[in-house]
Amino acid sequence: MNQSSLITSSAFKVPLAPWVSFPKPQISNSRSFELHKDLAIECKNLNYSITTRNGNWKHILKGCSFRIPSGELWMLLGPNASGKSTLLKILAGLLNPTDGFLQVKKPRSFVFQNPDHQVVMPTVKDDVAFGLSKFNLTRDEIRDKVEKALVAVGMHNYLQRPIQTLSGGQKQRVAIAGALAETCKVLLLDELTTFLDETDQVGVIKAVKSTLAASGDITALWVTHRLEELEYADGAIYMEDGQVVKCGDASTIMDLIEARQRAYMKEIGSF
Ligand SMILES: Nc1ncnc2c1ncn2[C@@H]1O[C@H](COP(=O)(O)OP(=O)(O)OP(=O)(O)O)[C@@H](O)[C@H]1O
Repeated sequence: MNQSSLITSSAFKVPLAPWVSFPKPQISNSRSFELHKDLAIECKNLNYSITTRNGNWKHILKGCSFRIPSGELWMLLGPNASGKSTLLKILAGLLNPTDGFLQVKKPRSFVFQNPDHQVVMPTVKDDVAFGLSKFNLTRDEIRDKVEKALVAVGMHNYLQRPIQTLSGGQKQRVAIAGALAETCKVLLLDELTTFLDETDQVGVIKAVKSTLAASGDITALWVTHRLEELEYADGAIYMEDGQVVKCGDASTIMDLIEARQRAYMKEIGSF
């Protein structure tokens, strides 16, 4: 099937926070193109600009280009304000690029940094089933999808558990299960481990890794500040000041970031 003809899915359960509603870009000539079958995401010269309150342009993403192969876990790194979240929201379809070329396999799902913004139903099974209501499925079909999604993230023993009794990492896994239940092909994960302790952090990464390995064709892009998470990645993208500085295998990106850190320390030391 033509990738672009696949149905778009949205796993959002709550109105978007006001800060997500950026001003509409004034130019919109973003074009789509045929995505190669081995790729899940492809961007070419993607730009995103906004008009500020005083009427000036602010260029947030500047000519971003990269490709992410299907079935892999990629990480998106960069200093604060380098444009990672903006790029992720564009890939999720939450924001429109100002111009450039973009293709993302669908359905795609965005999982928020704070699971309390996404996991809102009273029990685990209700929460994972929430997004399925729009699909006209029977009760048995819904139960089957919910169980399979919870197995994928290692939460199948928690079906009846009240949400408020879960840890942060368990809630993150329930949020991911909700996306998987909707058979998403691309998972866009925004700093999932920020609020987690080390055990939950590793648990969530491993759940994503094993889900990808079992499915073969689900792809994940994971925004993180934590360098130690790179060891789980198949590839990574490093951004600075709205630009993709480098993309490639995780060790290449690790070397680049360490070189940046050494240069920074040297600069600080010279004061
Ligand atoms: N609606 C907006 N209005 C003005 N500036 C914005 C808006 N949205 C994003 N920006 C700016 O764009 C830049 C990139 O923001 P973004 O949140 O994408 O960065 P980030 O790399 O995800 O940062 P962090 O790591 O701190 O979360 C920042 O300078 C931010 O202030």
